[in-house]
Amino acid sequence: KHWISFSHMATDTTQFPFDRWVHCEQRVIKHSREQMNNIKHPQGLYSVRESICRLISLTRGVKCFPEQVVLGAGTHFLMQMFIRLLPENSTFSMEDPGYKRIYTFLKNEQVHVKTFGIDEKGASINDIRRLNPNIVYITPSHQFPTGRLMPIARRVQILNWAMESNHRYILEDDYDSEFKYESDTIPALQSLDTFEKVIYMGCFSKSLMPGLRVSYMILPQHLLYVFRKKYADFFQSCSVLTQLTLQEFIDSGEYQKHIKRMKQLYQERREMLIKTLEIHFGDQMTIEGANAGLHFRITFTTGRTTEHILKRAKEEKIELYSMNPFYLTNTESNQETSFILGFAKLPKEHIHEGVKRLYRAIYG
Ligand SMILES: Cc1ncc(COP(=O)(O)O)c(/C=N/[C@@H](CCC(=O)O)COc2ccccc2)c1O
Repeated sequence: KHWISFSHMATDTTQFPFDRWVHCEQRVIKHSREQMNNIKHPQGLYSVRESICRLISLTRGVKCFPEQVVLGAGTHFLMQMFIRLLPENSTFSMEDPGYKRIYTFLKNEQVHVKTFGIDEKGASINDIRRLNPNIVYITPSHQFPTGRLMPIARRVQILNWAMESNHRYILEDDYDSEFKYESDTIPALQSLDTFEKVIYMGCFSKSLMPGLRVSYMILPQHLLYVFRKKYADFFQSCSVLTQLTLQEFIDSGEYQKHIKRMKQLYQERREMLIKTLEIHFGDQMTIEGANAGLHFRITFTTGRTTEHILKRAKEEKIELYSMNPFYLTNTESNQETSFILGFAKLPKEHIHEGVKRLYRAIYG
């Protein structure tokens, strides 16, 4: 019996256009060999930053110049650089449930991290006001891990909060924002920012592959000034070959072609998965956060514990993750049997079998 994956952590590499990627890489090796010595710009190659700028202004409405783009080999690297741009003992805050790896990372960096709750609109502005932090780290496009979309009104409320004081910033992590179903994408929160309050963070991990390790942040001008003073001698962490191949992949139109194709494919998988779940589980389940991204949250009505279900899932050979690890401080998690269902690595022909195994794991 083969494994079936509901993982939210991986992309379907069988669908990646490796032949197109290699073609781009060969062009880079043919035309830009000399660039392979060019590691001195701490923000990454200018031409690559120009292409990313064009792309995110087109796809996400992000307003920026290439000068503001900072590349990094993963969100952690960017976060590590960012926190050092701020005054000592600035207080950080983030969503709970939220992206635990960053929470742990910040703790290890001895950063004061507080957590705020999320309601159906995402980050709770009341909690943020109560905490009164310097930095608010949020995932408005597809809240991680619940998948909630932050409506414009709540975005404006958080922006207004940030504008009330000098030492307040919003870190907008636009992770998993490339795919939106049933309605148009909501532009990035950064596109509403008029007071240099938002640091926009993005990556190519879900749109291409996590293993490429290319992520970026867009710094407001006054923080860019601090960055350039502090990191003048820093070497860029992304490989030059990957940077230039990515640029070629974007400039040649291959990137947009890939996104268009994957959106169609993910849309079909998502619809089929939801329909199959409804047939098998009926009102024994509730789904949320399915309107965007490559995973959604599902909660089952069952007397069984999450641990028991995870053990049974392994026995049924389905890769399944629970919501519990993402509850950073509050203990609400244990009451609910909530899981993250990813469909990026779930081919259509596995959906029926996967849902049947899931049903057995819970009610069998
Ligand atoms: C909110 C958010 N922002 C950024 C990132 C990652 O950005 P990057 O480093 O620039 O790629 C993640 C990764 N979230 C992680 C899933 C959540 C979790 O279970 O921890 C992805 O983790 C993996 C992906 C592929 C293979 C192995 C792990 C994020 O959940």
